[in-house]
Amino acid sequence: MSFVEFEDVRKVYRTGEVEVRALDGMSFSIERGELAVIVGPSGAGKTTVLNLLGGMDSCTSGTIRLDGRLVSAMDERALTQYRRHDVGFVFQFYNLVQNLTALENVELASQICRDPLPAADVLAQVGLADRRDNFPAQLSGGEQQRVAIARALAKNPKLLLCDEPTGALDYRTGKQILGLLQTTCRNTGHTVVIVTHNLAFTQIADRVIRVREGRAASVKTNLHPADAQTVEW
Ligand SMILES: Nc1ncnc2c1ncn2[C@@H]1O[C@H](COP(=O)(O)OP(=O)(O)OP(=O)(O)O)[C@@H](O)[C@H]1O
Repeated sequence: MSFVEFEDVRKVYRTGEVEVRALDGMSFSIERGELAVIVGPSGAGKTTVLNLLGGMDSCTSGTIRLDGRLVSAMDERALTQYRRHDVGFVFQFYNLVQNLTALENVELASQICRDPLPAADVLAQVGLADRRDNFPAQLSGGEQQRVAIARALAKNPKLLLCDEPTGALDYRTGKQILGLLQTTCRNTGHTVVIVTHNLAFTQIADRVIRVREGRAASVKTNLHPADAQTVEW
């Protein structure tokens, strides 16, 4: 059994008479400790996959497993626990609490979960030891995204889910954040999933899942992923 499994997952959104098949038989798997990139054009279903994997929404049919647990069978209560303890989220716009310092933002996340990592250590790990007492407004976009990554990692989640994590950053900073996600995956053994429309990111992935019209058009593994710093787009 793989660490992450999507089996024939369907997600249908109904708005009045209109039915949208966001996922139409999506199947793929991801192994523990891999950096997976989910890539595809706008409307292909990438965010829907992330929402289901993150327990933010439920599928219409099919099965979703994480580490042997059947996420697709969880009720609302179980999903709340799952989101709290098992998944860390990194979004395009960092979503930090503006009146808390970098350290306090990270501590906030670790306070709600079972087995958190020390907030100051995780901030140091993302290169922000000396900015821990700064507020988000005093940090650059790249630094704020580092805080957001630290906040997600401090929960010590089974899965780190990143939705266009470099989307709001300039080229050089985006590359640094991509590098941070890659080294985090390699050094800490966390399983990382990045959703993006940027095909260049596929070069750094252990596993590339190409999504088209609600299905996995292909799933390929990279035996020799490139270093994020060498990738250009
Ligand atoms: N809440 C919703 N209600 C109705 N339709 C939805 C909803 N969310 C997504 N969809 C539709 O499902 C399909 C897949 O959307 P999704 O957001 O997963 O695509 P995406 O690959 O993430 O696109 P993008 O790269 O533009 O973010 C699209 O046709 C979208 O319009």
